[in-house]
Amino acid sequence: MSSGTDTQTLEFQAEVQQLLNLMIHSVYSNREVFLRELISNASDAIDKLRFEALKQESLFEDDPELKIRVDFDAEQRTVTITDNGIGMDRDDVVENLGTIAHSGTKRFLEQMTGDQQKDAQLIGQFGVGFYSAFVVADKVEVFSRKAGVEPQYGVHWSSEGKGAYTIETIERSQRGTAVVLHLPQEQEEFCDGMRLRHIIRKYSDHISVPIEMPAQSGSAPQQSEEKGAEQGEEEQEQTPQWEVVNRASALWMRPKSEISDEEYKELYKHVAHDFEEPLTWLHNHVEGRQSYVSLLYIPKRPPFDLFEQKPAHGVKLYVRRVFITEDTEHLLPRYLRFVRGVVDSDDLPLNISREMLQHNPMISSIRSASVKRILDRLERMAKNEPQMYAEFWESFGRVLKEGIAEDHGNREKIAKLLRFSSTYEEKETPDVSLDDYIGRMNEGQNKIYYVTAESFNAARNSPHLEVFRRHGIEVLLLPDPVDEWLVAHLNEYEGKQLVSIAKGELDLDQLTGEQAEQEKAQREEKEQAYKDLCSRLQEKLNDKVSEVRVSHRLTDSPACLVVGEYDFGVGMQRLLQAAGHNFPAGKPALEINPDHQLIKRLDNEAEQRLQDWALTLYEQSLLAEGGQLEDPAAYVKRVNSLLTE
Ligand SMILES: Nc1ncnc2c1ncn2[C@@H]1O[C@H](COP(=O)(O)OP(=O)(O)OP(=O)(O)O)[C@@H](O)[C@H]1O
Repeated sequence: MSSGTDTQTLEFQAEVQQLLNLMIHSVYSNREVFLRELISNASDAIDKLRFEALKQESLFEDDPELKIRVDFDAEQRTVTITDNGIGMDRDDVVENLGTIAHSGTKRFLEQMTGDQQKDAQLIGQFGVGFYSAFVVADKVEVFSRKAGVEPQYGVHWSSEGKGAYTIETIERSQRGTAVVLHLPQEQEEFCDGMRLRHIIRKYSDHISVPIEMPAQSGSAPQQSEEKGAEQGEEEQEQTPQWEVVNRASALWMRPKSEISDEEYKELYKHVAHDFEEPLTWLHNHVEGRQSYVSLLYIPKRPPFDLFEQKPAHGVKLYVRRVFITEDTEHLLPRYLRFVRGVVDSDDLPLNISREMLQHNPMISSIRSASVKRILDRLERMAKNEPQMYAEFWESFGRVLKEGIAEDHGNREKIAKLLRFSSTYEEKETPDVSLDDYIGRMNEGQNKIYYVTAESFNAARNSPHLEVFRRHGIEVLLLPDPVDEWLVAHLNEYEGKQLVSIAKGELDLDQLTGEQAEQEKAQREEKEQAYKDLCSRLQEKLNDKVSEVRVSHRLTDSPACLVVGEYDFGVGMQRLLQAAGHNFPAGKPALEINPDHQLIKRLDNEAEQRLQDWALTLYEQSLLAEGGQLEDPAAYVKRVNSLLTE
């Protein structure tokens, strides 16, 4: 077969080399998954061919029976996985087996610690597809021919996984791909029919195309890759000694009661390209105005590209068992982009193109029903399986929060699923729902209070919390950058307004009950007493603050900054500016604490020193908000001079 021309030796892309090193030296314990990965690729290749053949039937050539074959040769110590799918040409092979297009790969590799145990776990999480062949093989060969091209444009790829591979053009009559694994002696256990069958049943039973192996009863056909290619498909078709070893039907079409958890989990690993088990799944057979099946999985851990603009994987769309496309934008909204699985429609046209998905009413209705199912499932999980929900929230809470801005129709439902930290227990792990908060609200309280900050500690130590602590009012602590977006879009929940404690004037009178009248009188007195100081400070800070006023929020801090009720918080302003948005930022107000020693002293300060104190108070308050000073050196100098005078 190797009538090789244009033989080239090429180096792997640096990332592939790194991956291969990991594979070869990996302590990855579950070695048998190499077969699952290669069968998974073979099945994808068959799915692609079936889809392309909808438009161009000739791609089937004279070999329309799609199948995967797993063969072995104990003497030669080889295992061969053959498919008659879409195949690859020379460029495809270089592109697919020499480089990695995954956007998340770099990040994955950066996370490698050098600790073999930990790295093996990461590899498991990431999944390395084709390269897992090198977990068991010391040499891998790929023979392929793309569907529809002439036999003389076959391609042979070969590598020992050590930095380089060779590639040559060969004659190959058979369409599709064969991967030949050469096993070292210590891996010869895999050259065993029973063992291979067992692995296929364990991991690949759900694959919907037949997976064939040499029949156990008859003598195994000693049909090496080369022999197969020379003899052509016809003879292969007639070879009687092959038998199907998997169930070869689309798992999602079977009734739920007939599918074991193990089967669900293995299908997940195939469709999600994940080595780990899913957190949970939802399987629905829908009949009615349109019929379709959806099997949607919620993974355990976020994929490496969760925050990339274009995620690599999504939900697989099938029409009457024919794979159409892996969709990342139409079947589910962006805030559910972590969901994986299959939607198989009976009613969509087989020739539906990716472009047509956008405006298709059937797709929209599948989408809204799926969103509802997922949100309902999450709600049930939150209620009945709080441990599992906490795991979900840790992995995908940040993404789900985007839904508040993205999905008006489901805002209440999503809001119910949100989890925050709060001053109730001050746990950094967010586990307080808005319903929990409402359930604990003080008598007379009709607002949900929150504070946003750069970090959990900054939120928890915010000076704005002081008055709330004094009155025992719970405040939600929101340290995540997306929280600013979230609260900008979630004005109320269950009729209760969400209010930032760092914005606008506070009105807690209703809440503080009997003390209110008394406090109010005291406040007015203090406002009067500090009126003069306020206006003197304001004069000094005219270009920085809109107003200087007596605070009702503070007990321990001398001052704080308060933005207008409808302005972005200080943190959000910084985010927007960093993202290049120019917007007229309203000036904050500076509130001073009339009971603080520092403020009490200021009244008697001379003009120049008051100027320095005014600036220092302003800058301290900015720092306490996590802000940055325009001129830190001047601040340090000023503070030092105030300290030493
Ligand atoms: N049997 C095959 N037939 C045709 N193309 C294949 C085959 N095996 C691999 N490929 C091509 O090589 C690419 C890389 O495969 P690989 O298994 O490394 O990654 P993947 O399947 O894309 O993703 P993952 O690593 O998440 O499984 C595939 O996307 C596919 O284009």
